Amino acid sequence: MIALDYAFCLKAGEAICPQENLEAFCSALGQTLNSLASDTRCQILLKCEQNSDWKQLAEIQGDQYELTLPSIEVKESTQSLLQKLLTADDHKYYSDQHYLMVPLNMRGEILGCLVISTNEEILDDAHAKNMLALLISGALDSHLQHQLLACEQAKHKNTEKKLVQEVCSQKGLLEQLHILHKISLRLWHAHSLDNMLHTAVYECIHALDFDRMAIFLLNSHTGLLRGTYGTDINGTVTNEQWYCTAIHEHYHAKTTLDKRRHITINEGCELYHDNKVVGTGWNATISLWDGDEPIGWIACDNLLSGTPLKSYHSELLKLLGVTMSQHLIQRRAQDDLKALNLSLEHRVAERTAQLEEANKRLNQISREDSLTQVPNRRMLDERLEEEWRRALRYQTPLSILIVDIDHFKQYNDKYGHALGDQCLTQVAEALSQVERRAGALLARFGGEEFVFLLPGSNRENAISVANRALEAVRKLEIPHGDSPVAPIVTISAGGKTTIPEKPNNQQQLFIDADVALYEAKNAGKNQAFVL
Ligand SMILES: Nc1nc2c(ncn2[C@@H]2O[C@H](COP(=O)(O)OP(=O)(O)OP(=O)(O)O)[C@@H](O)[C@H]2O)c(=O)[nH]1
Repeated sequence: MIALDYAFCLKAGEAICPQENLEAFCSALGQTLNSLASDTRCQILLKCEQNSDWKQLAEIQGDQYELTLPSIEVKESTQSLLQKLLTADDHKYYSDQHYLMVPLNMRGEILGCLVISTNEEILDDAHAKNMLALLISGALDSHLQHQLLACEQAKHKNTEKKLVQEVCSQKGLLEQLHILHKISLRLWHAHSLDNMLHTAVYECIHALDFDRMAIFLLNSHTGLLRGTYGTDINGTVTNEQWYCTAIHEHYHAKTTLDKRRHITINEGCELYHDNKVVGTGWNATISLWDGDEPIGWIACDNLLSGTPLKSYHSELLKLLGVTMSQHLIQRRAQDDLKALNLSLEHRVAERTAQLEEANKRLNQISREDSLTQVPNRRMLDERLEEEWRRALRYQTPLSILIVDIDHFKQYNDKYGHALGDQCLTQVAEALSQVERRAGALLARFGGEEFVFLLPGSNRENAISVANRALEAVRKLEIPHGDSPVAPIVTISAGGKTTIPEKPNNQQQLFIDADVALYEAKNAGKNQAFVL
């Protein structure tokens, strides 16, 4: 028989009270019960807060105990006994021949129940039961409070640790973003795309939280991925423009493209350089986009220092991708504009040159005789005006010679107009070779008449030119069967030399030269006369 009396309670109380640990508490209770009766079984049950189910917290048999919270359901028969306990008037305890159920009250509420089952008769000592319930409730309450406190403290510590980590991470990210912003400003000032890519790799590996970086650009027409700048295994920036691969051969690029993901990060993977494994660590591939169109990739890793991947890396690398994308888009637009401007400038220059050439030609044509290709009267008038002014200013001599083919009407009549044209062309060519001094000009004056303009030329020189002209035409030996002068085509020349005394009086020069020509014709043609 269990003497569940005051003495038992004292003994149990001694065992229980100093214990805060549930296991020690169970052990002490088991030993106490075992010392009273060997087949005693004891359960500590707890009532669920959510529903009215009961769960077993611990089972004690002899000096053995087992903590079973929270999985073990309480048998249905026990559940109904417990229900009786709850509905009992005094809520204090329930007992029958083999069970003693002592409610565990805590702060006025039934929190659990101690169930002692034995084959022995349990003495019905109300005072002892109450005392036992009080002791166990107190111990359990203290234990639970202690556990709760420990749990809360652990939670608090955990939260505090997380908070510190979060603050550190945020601080790290802020610092890195600040650096990224500075790098971005430097990229704006790059003088070319190539310079920008080099600057990006150099600045990022020196200032951001990773060791190596490489930038690849995609040619959307060929689908090929080309290297730009990267980092070797010593952390030196290298030119990797030789690198070219198809997208499908580039695993990371393909992954980001297929999944339209901006970034992939792999930890504990093999790290490569020049297609060879050079270590292990984390690496990341960040895709660069122009809207929906992929334009390139950035790869980075921690090969050199092994710096662990931080919680902010993903955010930092994403922003690096966005920053680089913006710079590439802007740079490409600038380069396209530059190329367009260059091509426009080139086309404008080409057109201008064509126009100048056309104008030059037009100018030439408008001042050239179409049949003989020597300067025409318009050109002669312009040049004579210029030379008249110069001769007037410097008071230098100026001569003109009017040359006329003798009996050209007869020539036309005999040989026809076409041969007449041919004769005119031959004569013009021969005359144009006669005087090569600077400023001298031979022009077709009209019909079968030509004029020599001879700036700086005195009368003697004019006579010399006239005689040479006569000789040059004779030398052509163009047959002229109907000429009473000679059997060949001949010319007559009349000239005038003057030093101008007043402006715009060049017309007088022609009048005088014409008089001289008339003299030459009158004197029998094939000769020259200079006034
Ligand atoms: N084939 C050809 N004949 C021309 C051209 N221009 C003028 N003539 C001819 O040149 C001839 C000039 O004749 P005239 O003024 O009578 O002079 P000429 O017969 O040379 O007699 P003189 O001057 O006194 O020796 C005319 O028959 C014109 O038709 C031309 O461009 N081509």
